[in-house]
Amino acid sequence: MSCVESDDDDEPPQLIPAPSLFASEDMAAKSGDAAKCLNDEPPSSTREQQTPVTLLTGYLGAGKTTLLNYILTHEHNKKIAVILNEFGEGSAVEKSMSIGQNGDLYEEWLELRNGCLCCSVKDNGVKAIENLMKKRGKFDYILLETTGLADPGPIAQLFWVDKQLECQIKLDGIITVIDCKHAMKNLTEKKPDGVINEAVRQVALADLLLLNKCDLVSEAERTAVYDAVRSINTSARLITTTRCQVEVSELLDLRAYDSLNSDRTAVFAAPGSHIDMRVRTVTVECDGSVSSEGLDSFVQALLWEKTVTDAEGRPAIVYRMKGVLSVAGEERQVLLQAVQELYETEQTQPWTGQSRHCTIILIGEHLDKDVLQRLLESYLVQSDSSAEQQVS
Ligand SMILES: Nc1nc2c(ncn2[C@@H]2O[C@H](COP(=O)(O)OP(=O)(O)OP(=O)(O)O)[C@@H](O)[C@H]2O)c(=O)[nH]1
Ligand SMILES: [Zn+2]
Repeated sequence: MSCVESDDDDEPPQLIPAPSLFASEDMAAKSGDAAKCLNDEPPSSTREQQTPVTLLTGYLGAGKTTLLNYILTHEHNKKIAVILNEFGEGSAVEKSMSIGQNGDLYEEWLELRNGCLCCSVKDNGVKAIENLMKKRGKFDYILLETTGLADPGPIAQLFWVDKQLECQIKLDGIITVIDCKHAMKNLTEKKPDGVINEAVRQVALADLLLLNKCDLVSEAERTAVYDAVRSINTSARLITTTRCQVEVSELLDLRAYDSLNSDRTAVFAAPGSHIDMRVRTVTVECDGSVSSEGLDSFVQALLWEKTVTDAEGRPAIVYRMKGVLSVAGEERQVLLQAVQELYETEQTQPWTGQSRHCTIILIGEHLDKDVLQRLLESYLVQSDSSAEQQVS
């Protein structure tokens, strides 16, 4: 790996010690051990010290690089590091990594053997990020553009799984850029083996959807794309754009994995779309509290044991799950986050001034709302003394 860099007369970057809170128990849950923990709320400084990373995804030519350039050239008061995961004809092994600082770009070339970050992410991707982190003093945000054909799931998981990275980096969210001109074709393209295509996965995992290239389509076409996209993901925020022009504040610091309480994670009404996208969003809700063991069972049956099926007996496949739950005996709200089979729970703010309830949003295949609702309700605790402790 070579590094083209200007002279470095800055103070050497200060590496921040790994917060033990994240490095220990929490990781056991994420790495798939049959263990889970309810974390105490991390000190706010811990989260503040972590560099946010935003994944930019979207089908080939949707406008990811346009978005990247747009962000880099607009006012954001941030020093942004960029990882590009692009490859062109004949240079499939080259990846460029740039660090934008005061308008300067430093470049570093990474060799990814198979030219795809999501496939080689454990080896080279981690090295790339670690290398970036050595320059930590130089930036305070990371943007990662994935290839158009990448499934963002494994890449998002990287930022959860790697212990060394975990302490320094936090996943801020996934932005999916949609090419309105070609979206319907991309989203409905049938894969020979019947698997869900990448375009659908990218929409499913999005925290923010940019319906881009609106200048190229009629209103009717745009509405059709909107309906198709919303029939997959009703939980992501959605903005229509031309050349990805949108306030930078709408793009960065989404905190999609931090909290469910802002309007950014509201559930939007699903359109009465006539297209069956197979992948869809289901929300289950109930009043009261579930037991801690019940929450474990619910999540593990879904994600690991795959024992939850739809009416036709097909196992539910979860791409993304997030929720806020009331767990019996816990004073604080419990935030649940999952990407594919990895999940974590974390205690957030106390239940004050609102009645205890559980809300879980799931995006995936073969999700039967009634089955999931009944399953969640089966873990409700009948008389929860902690429910009475709520402050009104
Ligand atoms: N008309 C129009 N063109 C756009 C818009 N956004 C991007 N483009 C153009 O679309 C082309 C592809 O944009 P990129 O930003 O390179 O797309 P990408 O997603 O990074 O593409 P890959 O990395 O190759 O997958 C470029 O020529 C852009 O200038 C838009 O809103 N309207
Ligand atoms: Zn690009």
